[in-house]
Amino acid sequence: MAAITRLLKPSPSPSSLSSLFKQSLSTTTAIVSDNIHPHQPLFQDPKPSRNFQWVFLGCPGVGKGTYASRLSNLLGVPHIATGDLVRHELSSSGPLSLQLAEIVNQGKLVSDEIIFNLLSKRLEAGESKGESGFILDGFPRTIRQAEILDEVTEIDLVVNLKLREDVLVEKCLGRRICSQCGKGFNVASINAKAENGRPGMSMAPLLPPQHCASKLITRADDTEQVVKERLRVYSEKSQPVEDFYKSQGKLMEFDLPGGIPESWPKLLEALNLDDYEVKRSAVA
Ligand SMILES: Nc1ncnc2c1ncn2[C@@H]1O[C@H](COP(=O)(O)OP(=O)(O)O)[C@@H](O)[C@H]1O
Repeated sequence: MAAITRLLKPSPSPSSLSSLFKQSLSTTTAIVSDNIHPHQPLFQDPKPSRNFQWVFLGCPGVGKGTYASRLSNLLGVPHIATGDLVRHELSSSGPLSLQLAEIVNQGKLVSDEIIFNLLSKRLEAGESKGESGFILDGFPRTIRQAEILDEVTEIDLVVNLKLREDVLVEKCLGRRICSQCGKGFNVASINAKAENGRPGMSMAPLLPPQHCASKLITRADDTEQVVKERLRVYSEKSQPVEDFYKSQGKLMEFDLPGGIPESWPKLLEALNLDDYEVKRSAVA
């Protein structure tokens, strides 16, 4: 627990993360053409203090968005989900949208160049509104993305959420989004039996309020075939990212014990945040 508490402390940061991502983007292009890793640090201008810089890892459907968003409200840092940035771009009539639709609807990963572009734009917009710190969700998803993130800033803590694969598929198939307010819900009622030493698991559906109920849509990539492909891509490309952070001593593994009512208090406890509001007001 002491190690986690140490990781919770924000440490120095660069002045403008978005500009560093932009720099890294040109380096990424160089990596693609030269096939070399950039060893030069991209900044040397740390500030004395900054906000939390956390990463959420986990398979599709595990609930990264749900828990990252709750923690972002608690800690007062933005929740930045690269999947949301991709979907936003997809729904626009911008030049990228057709290209993105093809990749995303096959369950494949979008190129690093596109992701870094979207992320640096999002960070820039946030910085201009005075945002600092972040909880990243869905990024980094490849070792190269993790290495580049490491070059541009310091990550304090990486939370790796885990859930049985059969439950992950059911959860993805039950996911719904309100087309008006953008909130996520889940209509699946999960009752997975205990088997092979794994405990059984129940999760109640997360149903929408009445005003959202008639506006629910399903993500085009939440079909069984595409979810299975996304899980395969995750184990090939993203699981190595867990080892990357494990070797840095930053990875906190968290096995979700069930739905939100059981998992949220346990996650707060594991993060030593169960009485965060009380501790914060005591310091203030
Ligand atoms: N960091 C990333 N690198 C590459 N592609 C990404 C990244 N983040 C999101 N995407 C693309 O957006 C899709 C949806 O992402 P996300 O909402 O995070 O889904 P998931 O439920 O699979 O975690 C991914 O399948 C991928 O095509």
